[in-house]
Amino acid sequence: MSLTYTTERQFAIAAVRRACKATTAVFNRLVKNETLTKDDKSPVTVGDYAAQAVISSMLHRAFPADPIIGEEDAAELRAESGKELRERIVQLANEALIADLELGDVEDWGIGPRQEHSTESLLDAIDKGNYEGGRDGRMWTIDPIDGTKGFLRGEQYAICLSLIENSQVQLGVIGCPNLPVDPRDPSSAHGCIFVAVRGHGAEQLTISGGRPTPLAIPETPPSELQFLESVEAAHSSHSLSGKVAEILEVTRPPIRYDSQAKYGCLSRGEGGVYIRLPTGVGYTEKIWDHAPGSLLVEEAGGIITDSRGLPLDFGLGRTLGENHGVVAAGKQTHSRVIEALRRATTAVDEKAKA
Ligand SMILES: Nc1ncnc2c1ncn2[C@@H]1O[C@H](COP(=O)(O)O)[C@@H](OP(=O)(O)O)[C@H]1O
Ligand SMILES: [Mg+2]
Ligand SMILES: [Mg+2]
Ligand SMILES: [Mg+2]
Repeated sequence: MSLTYTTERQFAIAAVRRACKATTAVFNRLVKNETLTKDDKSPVTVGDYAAQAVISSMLHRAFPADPIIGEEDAAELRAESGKELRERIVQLANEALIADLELGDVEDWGIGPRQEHSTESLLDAIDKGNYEGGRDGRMWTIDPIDGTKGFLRGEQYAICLSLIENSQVQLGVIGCPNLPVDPRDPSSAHGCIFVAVRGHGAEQLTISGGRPTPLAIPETPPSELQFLESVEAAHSSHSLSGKVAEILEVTRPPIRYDSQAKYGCLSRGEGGVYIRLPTGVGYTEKIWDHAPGSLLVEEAGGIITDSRGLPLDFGLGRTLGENHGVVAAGKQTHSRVIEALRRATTAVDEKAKA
């Protein structure tokens, strides 16, 4: 029987919940009230840095020997010109860290009312995310705000944490503060946490950690499929996914959400397919954008591969290597989509040759 990762699971849920407090505070104070304009990139940066500071400093206390692959680093904050931003982040991260202990929290993780962190220790925590990754050993990935564009628009975004051992994702937690708990009722309470442990299934919790609901991807007939894809056309080719949809005779429109909320939705039965297709040469997918979501899909009974049908490799370092996109779905749908993609790309290649 595979390991249950009980402590790591409890920790990861607690860390993601605290980080959600920080990003929600950033949104309510800075973005919603337009204290900073939406063109200003600082609200994103404040949220990203504060959330990474929260998770990374908790990780450092809980599992001091584990390396961390985090999206952000503190170079900009350490510069003289970063003083104002730095002070804001320290305040926001500390507010989230010193909030009262809740169910599942452990004071030794550096949280609770008596745990104010110094500026230096928070900057160091952010920079602990600089691990280069690789094939062997145990490591965590942090995407402190995934879907920053969605965060700014007040739409979907996610706080993502995973534990990888010897290139295999073992634990994934994704916090989605703006996602309705009930997919059939958009007016239901917002805020979900998705949790998966390899060999032990996937579940959805409320943002306060309650109401665990097991997740399974149903087989969806083509007439009911809806592609889950990026809002941003720069992140995934909408035109190629449109061709694939045509081949599969999918008539329903795509569901476009930012962030790994898409993986959560797929795992609870929405849409039936996650599709992400490269928009050009040069971009390499980052492991923190897919590690927790990939395990969630697998533990909900689905398959996740690149667009050729090959497994994603989390042992190559901070990226997934050469970009062949991502396709995730229930087993039957997955093979249909890969076949349709092969036909769509062959047609594109032949047109280019003609
Ligand atoms: N050209 C590109 N192709 C694919 N993904 C890209 C990209 N440029 C940025 N991204 C990634 O897309 C993520 C968001 O995915 P999605 O479009 O599904 O919401 C971003 O995460 P961050 O928002 O954490 O930076 C970023 O890492
Ligand atoms: Mg991301
Ligand atoms: Mg991010
Ligand atoms: Mg980013």
